[in-house]
Amino acid sequence: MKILFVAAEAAPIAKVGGMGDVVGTLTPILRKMGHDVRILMPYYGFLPDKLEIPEKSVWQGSAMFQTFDIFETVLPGTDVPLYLLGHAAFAPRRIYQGDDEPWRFTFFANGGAQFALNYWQPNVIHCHDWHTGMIPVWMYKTPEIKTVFTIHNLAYQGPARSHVEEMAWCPPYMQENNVMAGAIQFADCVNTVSPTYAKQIQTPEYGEALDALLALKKDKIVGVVNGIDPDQYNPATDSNLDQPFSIETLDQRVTNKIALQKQVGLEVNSGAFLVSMVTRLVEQKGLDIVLPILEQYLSYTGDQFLVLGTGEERYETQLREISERYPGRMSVQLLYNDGLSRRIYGGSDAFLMPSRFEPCGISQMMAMRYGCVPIVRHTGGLVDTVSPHNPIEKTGTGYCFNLYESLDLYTSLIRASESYLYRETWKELQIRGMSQDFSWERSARKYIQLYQDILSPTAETLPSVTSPESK
Ligand SMILES: Nc1ncnc2c1ncn2[C@@H]1O[C@H](COP(=O)(O)OP(=O)(O)O[C@H]2O[C@H](CO)[C@@H](O)[C@H](O)[C@H]2O)[C@@H](O)[C@H]1O
Repeated sequence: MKILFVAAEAAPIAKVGGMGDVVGTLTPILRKMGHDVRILMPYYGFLPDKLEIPEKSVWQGSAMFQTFDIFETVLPGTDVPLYLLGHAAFAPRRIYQGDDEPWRFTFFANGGAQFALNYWQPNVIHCHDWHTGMIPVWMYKTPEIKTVFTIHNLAYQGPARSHVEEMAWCPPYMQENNVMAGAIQFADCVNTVSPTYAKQIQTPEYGEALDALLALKKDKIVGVVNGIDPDQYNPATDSNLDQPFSIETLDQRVTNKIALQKQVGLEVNSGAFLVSMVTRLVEQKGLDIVLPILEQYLSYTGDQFLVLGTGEERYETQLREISERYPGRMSVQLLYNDGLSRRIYGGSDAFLMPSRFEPCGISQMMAMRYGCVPIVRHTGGLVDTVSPHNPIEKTGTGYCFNLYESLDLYTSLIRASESYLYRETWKELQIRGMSQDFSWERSARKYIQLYQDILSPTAETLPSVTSPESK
């Protein structure tokens, strides 16, 4: 099959969060499985620092009364052909943010549709999040090209239909009120990145006002859990760690904890329970239930707390203020740094992920792979990837709480902190986490099945798209 991934991010060269991980990791695996998979991404201003890009474009197209250039290169470390859509709108050294976001990504999606129609025609366009959400709408009348739309973040839904109409051609059959809704209506298949979240978004609590539409389209909505690349994220070979380790040499892991404490300005104390977060500092990630109890937690225990992240100013400010009151006990690193994130996974005792909602979550899998025990709110993909620790039956991989409330979170933190004193049990818990199979192969096979289903639908798998006009 010929599959074109169209996305705003692709790790390792353009990544803000988990969507970049998925695009950068799933594509080489699908190629290994024998499919011609390629990526189309914007040509951001910072990309020449990260990879070789030929000066000459391979194709020139036009969209929304603008011309754009397509440059062809390869995603570093893989054999995946990478096409970069070059236009002045993407020249700034940023992926997101800026008032022009609705325009530049609508333009990118339009360019993507033109690219697939006129330059490299795939069997399936695999679109990611609202930035590419108009592609399924525009491709609806092109039955030879099918579309899969993956929801990584339902909360960001893109411009309203009326706004799209001012910028681009908006087909009369698109009746939904924004780009995300249009994509859900017209993609041949919609998937989220875990089975639990796929069900949750069909309810008012998690549907971000699209639950009714999602419930209506439930026959074409599936959940495919994300994975991580076990070779790329391997504590035994990761050069970011001071002391690489494996299950067999887990006792050596403490060297990384000490090095991490030194690096981020925490008291060097191998016995202190060190809880970390690596996250985008946004509402989704549960800062609203962490901040109210953080001071009590630090004053009632001798534990340490570390945050690596960037995002909303209100969270950055509050975290910084609390950390100033707890020097040596709490450290806040307001930056994006892949190497440091791995040192945190490889050196902290526990990884906190109290998400309000979580489509899948990749960080908790990375944490487990590196022997860092997750403490999670049991929602979405965190249900599918972390199981509650039961010290008597010796099962489970982490600490889980259910309510999106500070008190429930606090109880979990204290339970984890106290359990840490029982080192042998803790070590068993770490080993169970490290032994989980989070590799992409199983999920990649599910994606292949999903592409095949929409290319040759049987009565059972036929997408139940209903629209005023038939295809
Ligand atoms: N400051 C920082 N420095 C270094 N690295 C940082 C960082 N902040 C975040 N990261 C990294 O970004 C990634 C975060 O991925 P997640 O899947 O956990 O969440 P995200 O909400 O971004 O993804 C969304 O898309 C993914 C992919 O589908 C879903 O798993 C998820 O549920 C959904 O919210 C991890 O690789 C993490 O290490």
